[in-house]
Amino acid sequence: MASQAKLTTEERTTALSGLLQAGWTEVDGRDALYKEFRFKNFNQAFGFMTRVALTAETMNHHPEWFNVYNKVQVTLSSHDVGGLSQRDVTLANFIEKAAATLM
Ligand SMILES: C[C@H](O)[C@H](O)[C@H]1CNC2=NC(N)=NC(=O)C2=N1
Repeated sequence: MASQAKLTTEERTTALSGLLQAGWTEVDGRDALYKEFRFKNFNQAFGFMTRVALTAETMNHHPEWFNVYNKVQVTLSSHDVGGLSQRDVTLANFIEKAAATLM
């Protein structure tokens, strides 16, 4: 299935341009995407994480993340292919929408 494969160079350029504009960065030394989100308080941050968690579970594609109070640091990578796949792009775009409703 195409969504399971690692992104090709051309696919990366297309898929990542919008996400890099939105503040996602490519992780040094690892094929992964990263972004830090700041919310008003823990309630907002956890609300965000809850929305993302429910979608991640339906996708069977889960973020690596770290939360302290209003801060949520998110790293996305497809462990099964050892790098970025379309699933990370899809999840990152959902995460952007989820964050936008709360910030
Ligand atoms: C068994 C299960 O399908 C796998 O472990 C899934 C779960 N969530 C996952 N999430 C991510 N980010 N990468 C994976 O390869 C992955 N694999």
